[in-house]
This record gives sequence, C-alpha cells and structure tokens, in this order.
Amino acid sequence: MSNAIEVNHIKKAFRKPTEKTIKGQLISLFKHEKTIDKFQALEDVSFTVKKGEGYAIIGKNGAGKSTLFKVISGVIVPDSGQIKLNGTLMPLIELSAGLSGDLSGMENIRLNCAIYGLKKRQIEELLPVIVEFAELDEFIHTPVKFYSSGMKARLGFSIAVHIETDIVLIDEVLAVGDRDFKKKCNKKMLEMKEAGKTIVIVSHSMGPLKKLCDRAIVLNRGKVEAEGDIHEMIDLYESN
Ligand SMILES: Nc1ncnc2c1ncn2[C@@H]1O[C@H](COP(=O)(O)OP(=O)(O)OP(=O)(O)O)[C@@H](O)[C@H]1O
Repeated sequence: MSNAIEVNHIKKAFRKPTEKTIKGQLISLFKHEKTIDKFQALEDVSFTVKKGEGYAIIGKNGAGKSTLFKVISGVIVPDSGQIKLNGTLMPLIELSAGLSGDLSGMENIRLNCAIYGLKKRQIEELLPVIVEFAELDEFIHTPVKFYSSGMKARLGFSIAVHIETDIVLIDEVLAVGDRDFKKKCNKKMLEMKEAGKTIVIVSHSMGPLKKLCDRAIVLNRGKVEAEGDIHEMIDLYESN
C-alpha cells in the first residue's frame, strides 16, 4: 500500500511573550529583560499515513495536534522538515475556515465547490446533497456570521465530506455537534473509509476513533511519544 501522507522531521516554534500581562511586559522592556520566548510546538515530528487508512492524532490539550494539521494542510509553514502528499486534500480544521461570514450557507457551498474546481453541472448536482446532509433547513439562506458553532460545523462538515478528495483531515469539529449529527458524521466517515479515502482525525472522543482508525500517534508536548495500532495507542494515552 502506498503512502498518502509523509511527515518528515517537522519542527515549528512560536514566539510567546515571557510575561502574561501588559504591565509585566512593560517592566521587562524597561529592565532590558527578554520579552519574547520561543515555544517549540512541534519537535521533530515524523510519521506516515498509508492510502485508505484511518489515522488518529491523539494528545492532551496543547500537545500540538492542530498545529500539525495546519502544517500538513499548508496553512502554516514549518521551521524545518517536509510534508509529502499523495493525492488531493480537504482540511476541515477550524469551524470557520473556508466559510465566508457575509455569505449564506448556500452561497458558501457554491463558493467552496468552485474553489475545489467543480464544474457548474457538478455543483448543481451536489448542492441538494450537501444542503440535505447539513440539516440547516431555512437557515441555509442566512449569512454564516449568524450561525452557532454547531451550525457552522454542520455546514463545514457537509461541504468537506461531499467534495471528492483523496485525503480528509478532520480536527475535532464534531465536538460541537449534537448527538444525532455526530452519529451521522461518524457513519459518513466510515462510509468514506470503506470507499478508500484516507482519513486523518484529531479527537478527544476515543469511541469513534476505535471504529474509524487503524493506527495513531500520541503527541506529547510537540513530540511523538508513540506510534502504532489504534487500540494500543488509546490504552497508552488513557494510562498516562
Ligand atoms: N499561532 C500561535 N502562536 C503562538 N502559540 C501558538 C500558536 N498556535 C498554537 N500555539 C501554541 O502551540 C501549542 C500547541 O497548540 P495546538 O493548538 O496545536 O494544540 P492541540 O494539541 O491542538 O490542543 P487542543 O487539544 O487544546 O486543541 C499550544 O501551547 C499553543 O498555545
């Protein structure tokens, strides 16, 4: 089986103020003390995801999971290391990413389909399917800036899973959905995997990960603590 994603020695540091308060920062500035620290969010992260695999990124809050997704999808540039992608990629990494607040749900669907290169006829075919899955009823004509986070997740997820790409990255967006919608999304992701798509997912809910994923990495403070079978990785994570 060939690789869908190769992550090679990725490092990413962020700059952080040494003092939390503005007063503290000003005092440090006057004392000629260091006001900015480097914070290593990803420290030499490497792993590969095979084509058609379900792959989970597991880790505590602040471990670097979202940063890693942003690097894979090209939203942020790493300080060093490389990402190799074999296929088209759909990132669903932030609720509002890819959605324009002033446009309605319907207009956002059209816009995203066009950005992904779908032809007018394909868009017309897909539009009712995406609208139905999102279950936003009459709110599909409301500007997205008035949507709740759950409504944005419905729209974003529905667009992401219906536009055909080889690889889908899903970052915890389902956390804000209600129980029925989460169930429906988990079912849809299993169908996508059965259809041969590669799915990489960040989630704090271990139940769905066990069903969907074959393998996982556990990230701990920006480092890969372990990589392997999904059940073993969940056991390791839960025992810490
Ligand atoms: N743009 C940024 N500037 C500065 N620090 C950042 C930035 N983005 C992320 N960080 C820091 O990098 C670390 C990793 O953040 P990240 O969002 O990747 O963690 P996470 O594992 O996704 O956490 P969670 O489970 O809470 O979503 C955190 O300490 C965070 O504060």
